[in-house]
Amino acid sequence: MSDKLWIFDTTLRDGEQVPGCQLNTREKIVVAKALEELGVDIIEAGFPISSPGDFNSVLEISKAVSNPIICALSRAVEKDIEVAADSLKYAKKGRIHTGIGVSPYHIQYKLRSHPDDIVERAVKAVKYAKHFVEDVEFYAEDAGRAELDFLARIIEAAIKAGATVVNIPDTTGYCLPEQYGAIIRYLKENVSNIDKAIISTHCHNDLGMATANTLAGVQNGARQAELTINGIGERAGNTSMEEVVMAIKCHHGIDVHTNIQTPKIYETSRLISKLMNMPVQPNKAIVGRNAFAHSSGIHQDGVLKHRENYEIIDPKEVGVHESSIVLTARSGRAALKFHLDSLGVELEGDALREVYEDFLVLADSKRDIGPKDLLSLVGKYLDDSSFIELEKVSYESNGNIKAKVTLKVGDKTYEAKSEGNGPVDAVLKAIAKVVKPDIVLEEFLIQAITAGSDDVAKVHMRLMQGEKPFYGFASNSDIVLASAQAYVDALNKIPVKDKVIVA
Ligand SMILES: CC(=O)SCCNC(=O)CCNC(=O)[C@H](O)C(C)(C)COP(=O)(O)OP(=O)(O)OC[C@H]1O[C@@H](n2cnc3c(N)ncnc32)[C@H](O)[C@@H]1OP(=O)(O)O
Ligand SMILES: CC(C)C(=O)C(=O)O
Repeated sequence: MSDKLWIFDTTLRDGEQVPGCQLNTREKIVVAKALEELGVDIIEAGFPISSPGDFNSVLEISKAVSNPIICALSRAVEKDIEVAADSLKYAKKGRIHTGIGVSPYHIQYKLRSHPDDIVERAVKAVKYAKHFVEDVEFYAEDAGRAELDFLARIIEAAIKAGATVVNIPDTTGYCLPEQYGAIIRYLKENVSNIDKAIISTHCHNDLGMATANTLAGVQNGARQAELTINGIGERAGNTSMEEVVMAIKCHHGIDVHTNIQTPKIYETSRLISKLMNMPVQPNKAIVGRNAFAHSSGIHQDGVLKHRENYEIIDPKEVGVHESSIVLTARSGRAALKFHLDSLGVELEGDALREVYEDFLVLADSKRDIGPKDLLSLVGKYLDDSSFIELEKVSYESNGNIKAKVTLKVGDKTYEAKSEGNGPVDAVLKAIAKVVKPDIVLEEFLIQAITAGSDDVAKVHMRLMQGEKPFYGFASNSDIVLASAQAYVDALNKIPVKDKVIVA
């Protein structure tokens, strides 16, 4: 049986330090409950001395969540520790996380102190925290740049003082994987009481090494990993939970297991992104929009023949419904045929070759090839009676928000009106009165391309028809119009036979 790797989530503490990501207590409770569902072992809920709001969040999370250990951060300062302890008073299992800087930089320039004093303060802090809780984690801040013999000395002293977990942060994201792994190995070999505590990793991503360093730590004996959802965190971020968990799952050579319910990864990632206003970069491993999107012909053909040709993870394992095949000028006939089939146009041989040649000319001049483009290429083979064109969108907000849309479906024109709790809601509801393919809007992301108020909004939507996802994209300086266009784009991808047009 492999060892358990304790998953310590710090999205609500290190993640929340990111500018613009601050959450209120109610939102933090939503996140904490989602993390509990995901199966994390420890939730670092905040830094209670930092503000009354953060104190209150730790207090309320302790009441709302029962399975994970709730952890509160403090400096090696008595007042911090007292406040942390107070914030944990309702926690079923509470942990105080205290510590101090251990690198020459931190000792000399930040704490303006000397090594003997730092060891003394560390020991005092751990002992003081032990008055309040049994479970005390000690962090040796900036361990990644510390002198190894001093690091071993302070870790040994912290364990002797009662630390149950010793955290070895690469605070500045400086280490290479071999270096970080070697630090953990050194502690295993040179700290006489190391087996009395769990070694924890806490890596930052300044050089893009956070996941690799965390795994190197685990391979050398760490049994707790401090992680955040989507890798959010101070500066370039922390180690991303989804990457570590899936790397362990994919590689049996890393002989540990976690409690993480991986099919919940995607929805948790989206929840955090939405609440924290932090879009996930499209190429982000595991949870990025393109993580399971294939856009070049050789890959698309390979995936369509056998998914594992180009995917090491089944998207369902992380809660993504299925891979997507995106049409570009680099696509081949296999991908084109796949899309035409889904529009109900089944072409083979010469007919397919002929359409493919036209497709390439179009794709060279246009980035996104959507159903409308495909339908225009295959006009003569086609029943296009259910293709939707958005002709007009208008809305007013005199107290109630009312929207009106005009849609052309095939050669018929429809008008529909609806109210909603916002203009986007009202417009989408009006469209849904005309086209009713029994769908659920599951994901809706608006991103500004630059920061100005006159900026173009990029909308990405995911509609679900049963288990099947349909994606819609649009960009426009008018957010309401962009949303309506993305909705219609997704609706047009639903196969003709499954689309119901309500007259
Ligand atoms: C690596 C990490 O520590 S990650 C956590 C980072 N998160 C945060 O900093 C968010 C919460 N922080 C805060 O709200 C505030 O900084 C507080 C409440 C902790 C302290 O506020 P202030 O008393 O105004 O101090 P300020 O933030 O200006 O400076 C930090 C002080 O803590 C000291 N300090 C920093 N880390 C530690 C530590 N681990 N143990 C003891 N003292 C520390 C610094 O040396 C400095 O002391 P000085 O003023 O005597 O030079
Ligand atoms: C408080 C510690 C664990 C930290 O966040 C860091 O060193 O990066």
